Amino acid sequence: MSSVTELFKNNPVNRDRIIPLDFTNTKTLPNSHVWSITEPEPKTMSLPIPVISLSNPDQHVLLRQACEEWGVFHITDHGVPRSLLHNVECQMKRLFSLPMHRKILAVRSPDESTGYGVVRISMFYDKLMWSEGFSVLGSSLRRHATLLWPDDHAEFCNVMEEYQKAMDDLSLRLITMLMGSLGLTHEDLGWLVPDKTGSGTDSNSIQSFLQLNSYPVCPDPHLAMGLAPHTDSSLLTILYQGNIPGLEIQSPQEEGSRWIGVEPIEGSLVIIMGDLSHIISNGQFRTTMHRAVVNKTHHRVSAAYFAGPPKNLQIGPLACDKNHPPIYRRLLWEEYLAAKATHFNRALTLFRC
Ligand SMILES: C=C1C[C@]23C[C@H]1CC[C@H]2[C@@]12CCC[C@@](C)(C(=O)O1)[C@H]2[C@@H]3C(=O)O
Ligand SMILES: O=C(O)CCC(=O)C(=O)O
Ligand SMILES: [Fe+2]
Repeated sequence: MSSVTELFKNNPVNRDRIIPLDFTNTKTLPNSHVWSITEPEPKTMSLPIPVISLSNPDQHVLLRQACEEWGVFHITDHGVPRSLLHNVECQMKRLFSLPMHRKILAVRSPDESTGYGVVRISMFYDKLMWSEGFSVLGSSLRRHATLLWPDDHAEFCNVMEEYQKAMDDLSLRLITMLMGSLGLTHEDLGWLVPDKTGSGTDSNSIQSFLQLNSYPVCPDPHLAMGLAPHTDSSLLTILYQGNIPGLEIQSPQEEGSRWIGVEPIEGSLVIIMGDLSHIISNGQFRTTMHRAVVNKTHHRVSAAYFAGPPKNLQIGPLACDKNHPPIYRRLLWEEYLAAKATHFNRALTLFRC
């Protein structure tokens, strides 16, 4: 059982926080979805979030700087074919455009990690978000897809499986580069060897989780929230957001006061550094608060791939020396996910030395 599967088993969500609103039949924002924004939100401005080409010979320096200053950046020349990104987007649209009575057939149960439903963090907020999701984890993908499309699920499954493979490879490359940029050697990262057996359960392989997000058009976007502010619990998250804006990050310069839009760049992928990289880098890499906003005209979809360390592998600060003693204690990903499931955005502080 993967750490993520265990997380859901041991920390079930409330049943009433699983099934989203039927957005297609909702022409005005119900009170349940009105976020009390009493003062006008500070104006969202776009500052240049780093764009890094993976074929740039100086990528190590650029990656390190982006992680230290932003914790979020775009990557280009990543090797993931545009056609695959396009197919993923089409399949997401196909899924979320199904009528509610079909999507409901694939709803996740409270202790399950795969299927249709609202995002987990919903339980930490009184108000509901203007979004729906579909979570993909391993073999239960086919079972859920069969519920959605009894005779016509092969293409969806093939595309999602191909995408997960591409993300497995890319996340491994990125983690190696990012940790390399901190001066960590192959020995420090001995666990990061690709899973040659192809079983996906190898104790050396990255554990991953794919979350498909859908943000339907919203009658009153300024009062609604697509995805509430959070940091990701992963080592890193690879986000494909198509060409509709919506992702915003908290300004690293003016913490808490301003949100910056991460504008889509054709063919790029967005890397969001997670809490675990912050821990491994002993606080050098930022883990950035982000959220998704909605709009009045375009249905937005995004695919978030969360990469975490192998199961049963303790991780902890590696970039330390006697002048920089560890500021976090060692932990397993499942321990961290469990802390996040209970304490949400305060989880990180619980692991400080
Ligand atoms: C592998 C992961 C990453 C999780 C927990 C676990 C399974 C579900 C993921 C998400 C997906 C949606 C945002 C988030 C904040 C949420 O609520 O559920 C993510 C969370 C995290 O990064 O903490
Ligand atoms: O849809 C987005 O832009 C953000 C998604 C996200 O942050 C997540 O799934 O964790
Ligand atoms: Fe996120």
